[in-house]
Amino acid sequence: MDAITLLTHRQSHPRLIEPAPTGDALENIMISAVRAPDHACLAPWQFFICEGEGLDRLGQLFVDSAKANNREQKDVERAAKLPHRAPMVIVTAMKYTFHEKVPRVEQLASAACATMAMQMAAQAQGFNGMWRTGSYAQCDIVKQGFGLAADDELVGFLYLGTPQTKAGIKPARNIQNYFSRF
Ligand SMILES: Cc1cc2nc3c(=O)[nH]c(=O)nc-3n(C[C@H](O)[C@H](O)[C@H](O)COP(=O)(O)O)c2cc1C
Repeated sequence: MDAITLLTHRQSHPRLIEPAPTGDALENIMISAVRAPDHACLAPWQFFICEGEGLDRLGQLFVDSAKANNREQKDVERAAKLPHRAPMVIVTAMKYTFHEKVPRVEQLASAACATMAMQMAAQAQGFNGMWRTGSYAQCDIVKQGFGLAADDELVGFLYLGTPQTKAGIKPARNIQNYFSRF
């Protein structure tokens, strides 16, 4: 798939099954992430690849978070299963570093670009994904589970795998609504 076709037609896929990207395909995803635009070369990110027991560990963090936040029992039970909606989840963390010229928002933007780059690299190689967050991404228990500091941020849980079904084609947005000459 050429780059323009990918960028103009990309869409996420929530139903993801085995196989997850491995070998060169996974390495391309990782290389794409660290190729993200990055003001002052801070590399303000860290990525955690979860598969198998890693997905169980991620689920346990969600369970701990749900319990600590007094969520209903059904939410606690669901929490353990959430990461297993795909064979792989790559967690993107923004690791904040103070820099005079690079405010926090730019470091967050860089980590977000890296996450999209990974999803695009996956899709370009016949896989797909779904970028998810939810309340668990904002929870200190989950952040601490990845060794993050208070200033760091969980930017996303990128679910990756092979699309289970052929996705319906999403209608294109009207570009005139979002662009104007200035
Ligand atoms: C930062 C961020 C967080 C997101 N979190 C969720 C989420 O928790 N759950 C969800 O269903 N979609 C979430 N989405 C949206 C999906 O990843 C996806 O973009 C959306 O369903 C639209 O589909 P599309 O990517 O095919 O346009 C999030 C997107 C972004 C950029």
